[in-house]
Parts: sequence; C-alpha cells; structure tokens
Amino acid sequence: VKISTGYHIVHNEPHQPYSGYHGFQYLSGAPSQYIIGNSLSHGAPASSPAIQNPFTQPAAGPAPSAYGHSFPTPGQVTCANPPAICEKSAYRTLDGSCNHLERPGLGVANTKYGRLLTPKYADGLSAPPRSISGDELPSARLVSLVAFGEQDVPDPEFTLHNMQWGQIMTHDMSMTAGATQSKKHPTRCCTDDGRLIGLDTAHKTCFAIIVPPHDPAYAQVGTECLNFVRTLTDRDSRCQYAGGPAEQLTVVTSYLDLSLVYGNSIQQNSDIREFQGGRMIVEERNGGKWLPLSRNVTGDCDAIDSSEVCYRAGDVRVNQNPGLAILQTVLLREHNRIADGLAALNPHYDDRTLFQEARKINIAQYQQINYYEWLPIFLGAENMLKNRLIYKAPGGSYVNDFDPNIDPSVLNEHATAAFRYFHSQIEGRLDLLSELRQVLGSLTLSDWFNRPGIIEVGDNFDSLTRGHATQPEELTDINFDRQIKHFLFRRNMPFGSDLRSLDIQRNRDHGLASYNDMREFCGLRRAHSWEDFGDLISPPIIEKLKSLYASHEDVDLTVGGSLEAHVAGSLAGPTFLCILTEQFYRTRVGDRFFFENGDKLTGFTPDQLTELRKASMARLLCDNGNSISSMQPQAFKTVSASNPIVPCSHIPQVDLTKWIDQKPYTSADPSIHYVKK
Ligand code: HEM
Repeated sequence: VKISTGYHIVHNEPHQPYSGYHGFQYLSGAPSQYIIGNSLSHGAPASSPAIQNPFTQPAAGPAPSAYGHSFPTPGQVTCANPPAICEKSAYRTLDGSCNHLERPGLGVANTKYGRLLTPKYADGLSAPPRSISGDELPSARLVSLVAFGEQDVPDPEFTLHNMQWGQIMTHDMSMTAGATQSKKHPTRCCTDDGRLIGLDTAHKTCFAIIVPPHDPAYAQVGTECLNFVRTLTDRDSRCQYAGGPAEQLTVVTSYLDLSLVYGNSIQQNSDIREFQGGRMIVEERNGGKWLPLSRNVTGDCDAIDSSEVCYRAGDVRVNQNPGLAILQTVLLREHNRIADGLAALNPHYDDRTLFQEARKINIAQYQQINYYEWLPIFLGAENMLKNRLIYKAPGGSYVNDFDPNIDPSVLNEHATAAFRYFHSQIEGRLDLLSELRQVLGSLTLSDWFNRPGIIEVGDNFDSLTRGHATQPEELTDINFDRQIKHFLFRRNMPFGSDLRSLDIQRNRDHGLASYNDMREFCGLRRAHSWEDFGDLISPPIIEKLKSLYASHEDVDLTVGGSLEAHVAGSLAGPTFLCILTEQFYRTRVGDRFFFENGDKLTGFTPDQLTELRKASMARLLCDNGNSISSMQPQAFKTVSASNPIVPCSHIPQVDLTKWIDQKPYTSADPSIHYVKK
C-alpha cells in the first residue's frame, strides 16, 4: 500500500473565506495519490445499481416492545451545568467540565456540536435545505439506493473489531439530542404500517424519509415512509440559544474519555458504580461477570419479556448490537481488572482513589489504542505524524501539546457525515469461532439488534470475540450491508430502516454545508460543473448523481464524501480525510488530560507512560474474555504470516507495579497531597 505524502493540514491558520473557523488546508497533491478503495476507474467496485430482490421470509423475532423510558425525552433538553470556577484536580470530571480551566463548558455533555462551515438551512434558520433550483432534494432513500450499493466485499486487511471499535469511539464522542438511536422513537412521523402522517398532524420535529415507488424492499410491504425525528437544537433549549441558525445538541462529552463506560454525569455514574474497591458494578450470571441489567428491560431492549438480558451502562446505546455490547463489557471488565490490581498494590487506597486511578489508566490505554493502533489505519500514519496527531515519542517521553485555543467539540461535519462513512464496514453476518478459529456458527445482525443477551449464552462471548478478531469487516467503499440497508432495527417485522438513508437525512436535518463547499474548505478544487467532480469521483457515479440531483451544488456532503477515491494509506477520500484529521487533532490537543501530557498533577510518570504505550487491542481482548488464550498481536488486522495467532502470554501487558507506592507530594500547591513516584 502506497502511503500518501502530499497532505499537510496547517492548524490555527484561519482559511480566508471562512475566517470564523479554525482553519487548515492541504498542500497540493497529485491526483495519482487517490488510488485506494473507491476507485476512479470506470469498471471500479460497482454500486450495484440493478438491485435484486434480496429478501427472504423474516425469521421469527421478538414482539414489538414498549418505548424506551430511559432514553432522552423528545422535546426536552438537558442543560449543561458546568461550574463557573474550576478546581484543579488530578482527574477528569464525568461531564467533561473543567477540562478547559478558563472555559469550563467546552466539550461538556448537552452542548452544541462544533461546525467548520456555517449551516445551510432553506430558511436560514432551521428548515432542511432545498435544491438551488428551489425544488426538494431527492429522497434520501432514493439516493441511498441509486448512489450506494449493497455488495458483500470482505476487506482483505481489517477485522470486524476494527469496525466495532469505531462505533465505541463514536459513542464516546457524540450522540444527537432527542434521539433514541436504536429504540423505536415515541414520535411517529409515519404510521406503524409505513404511511406518511400528514404534515398538519405530524409532530414539528418530524422529517420523514419518503420511500420512492417501486422500492425493491419496501414496496413489497407497502412501506412509503421511514420514521425520522429531527435532532434537538439550541433553539429547542431554554438554556442554550443565543440567536442565529439552529445548532444541534449532543448529549455526551466530546472527549475520548470512555464516557460510554463511566457515564456523562455524576448521576449516571453513581448508577453503575459499585462504590467498593474502586470498581464498577458487574453482575455474576452463569459464572461470568456481566454488565448490570437495565431496570426497564422491555423499554430499553427489544425484549420479549422482562427476564431477558438487557444492559445498563454509561451509554444508552449499549444494547444496540452484539459486537458493541461485547466491547462495552471488555472495557468495563478492564476497569475492574485495573482497580483490583491497584488495590492489591496499594492497600491504603480508598474507593475513590482506586476508582479514579483505574479510570485514568483505562482511558489512557484506550487513547493509546485509538491514536496509535486504530486511527493510523483510518487516517494513515504518515498523515497523522505530519499533522501532529501522533508523535514518534520514545519510551516515557511526554508530548505537551495541549492547546487552550482549540475547541474540542465534536464537529457536526465529522459526526453527521465523515465518521458515518464507516457504516460501510458493517457486516451483517457475525461468526462464532472456537479457540482454534473453527467456525461454530453465525448470527444474522438484524435478529439481534437490541437483544444483547445472546452474548451470555453458552460460550458465545468468547466465540463472538474471536469471530470479530478473525472475520474481515466489509470493505470501506460505497457498499452498505443489506442488514443495515433494509433491515435496520426491524424488530419482528419483515423489513426495518435504512442506515444510509438515515445518514443522508441527518445531514439535511443538521443543515450541513454542501459537498462542494466542503471540498473548497478543504483546499480542494471547487467544482463548477458535474465533470469537475471527476478528479475524485468516477464518471459512472457522477452520472448517477446527475440523475438524482438538479445541480452539482446540491450534492449532500454525506453522499459526495462517501463516493471519493481514497487517499493512499487511508480509508477515506480527501474531503472526509480533511474533516477526520481536523477532528482528531482537536480531540487530542483540546484535551488537557490527554495521556501523553506531562503535567505533574494530571499526567503519568515516565515509567508509567512507557507501560501505557504497550496497551493494545489484542491484550484488552485476552485479559477480558471469559477464557481467551490466544490472539494475533494486531487485533484490528486479519491473521496473517506477519500477524499470527500467538498465546496471550506473548502479547505485551501494561505493568501495574509502576503504580505502586505514592510518595507525599512536595509541590508548592498545598491542595494536592500525592503524586506518583
Ligand atoms: C453495527 C454497527 C452499527 C450500527 C447498527 C450503527 C447504527 C447507527 C445509527 C442507527 C445511528 C443514528 C442514525 C440517525 O438517526 O441519525 C448511528 C449514528 C452514528 N454512527 Fe453508527 N452504527 C454502527 C457502527 C458505526 C461505526 C463502525 C461508526 C464509525 C466508525 C459509526 C459512526 C456513527 C456516527 C459518527 C454516528 C452519529 C453519532 C451522533 O453524533 O449521534 N457507527 N449509527
């Protein structure tokens, strides 16, 4: 694989036409760099325009369940409540407040997404955009069907854990306010049998997706409408609005701080914390240690009865799919493993110290995996080095790059368009594998949305974990698996929703700037005709876009960005790569607690940092399976001669003895009593 060399984002240099924004640009790059994944050639991975009827009879599924009571209530916005003055602490707060000491509200749960470009609403305030011709934009479902395919193309290099970890990071960074995400939304914009509810009677947050006639899936059952509820914005909030166009709200902290494990507030955290030995609550069932059960099983899961397993965690989306529930369990068990280790090494520690120290180590390992193992696959190691997202920092050396001028908020363009491109990696078949990597069976994804109990059955937890470490993810391209394209959250129905349609509709709901505007912002050539997209999008796909949109100016960011040829060494085209790189730069340098920082109070000792840099996905899986004894060292990558399966004991482990013995603190700050040796 050829690595790109031509990209360099220059931070903190506002781009002239958009001077209100944190600017960056690419250095010029030759078109020949765009060669991987989506291709420019005419015969390139097809988007399977001739959609066959792929649908079989539905398997018997669970009965429809009640609404999820623990999910955010539509129409209601929780106000962020950061303190006016921050106390200096060695530990992060749970809601993200006071990460930035002068601006305590930055990155806090229940605040606005950031934006690179001003929103594009039809009325300038909040109405979804229209074509520049004044007409409606093409149906999101139609765009999903015509511009995107559903071919099953396994990725030769990366495993399903690679996809699944991305969803973990996503859930850590953002969640649209007012959404239920996976549970049926109480606001109905379509009737239960898929007919549109008239505009006069529909709720004001409705923005239903119109299904085109002759839809290859939905026409079979007469579905004309997919439910879609708009994200709550600052204009819906009594505590946020300061005038201007609507800005969507996100209900989780923007930092990579494992908020999905620990919760986004003291309240959420108290509900899942044991308050003994620094541990989080785990419950024993059938000899295993599992996430605690939800108190509203039929509300939170698509459970048939209240005896089914349905989890409670730091993030309400925990039950959405089996792979996600597995990694949430792994990260929870890792916390308790560390807390128990620290307790044995430091018997004088109280519950709070053990909890916070274990949390701090868990987050640091996770950030190490994010930046040094996972992100290089997506963004390219060289691109990351060049743009100062990672460093070649030897041993225990610090990287003191916290920048108080950087806003760590999650960008709307990132969460609503660029990062969702990786929905393309989702696989609809989940294999169960033995320790010898023999296939024992497999699950169909849409049978198990919101029914995580399957991971507790028999040896499924380990078999699925091995499966995700062995099975390839779907290639990152224009194809989206049928299981999420026609069967998403289908419950016991023949069909469900379409994730690609939801992505496109959400782009419009959030009024994202157009694909063409974003190209220009990213230093690429602005297109003045359809043909001008040809530098990055193949001609047959441009033809499809032409058949959908009235003008090249209308193309949604989510759509155009997902159709670009990839930059060599990365998993995205230049426009999305620009957004993703900018996001993960901000997420790093805008986090005062980033694990490589050498601050005396919040950081680690050089010895500890040396250990933390040994953290890996493989070790995490080895340590937190029920009984996993072997793994390939690079668990995001498929097994190969250079990445063979080895006994877990061969995989480096973070040595917790470096956290023994805290010496009395001798700094000038009298409020702080201890520091690591
Ligand atoms: C089986 C796997 C997955 C399923 C079923 C799934 C499903 C969903 C659903 C239903 C939404 C909300 C759609 C809407 O109404 O707007 C969503 C949002 C999102 N997904 Fe996924 N997803 C999966 C994996 C991933 C992966 C692998 C990534 C990235 C690497 C990802 C990134 C995102 C992002 C960034 C959002 C928006 C988050 C927010 O700000 O609310 N997802 N996903």
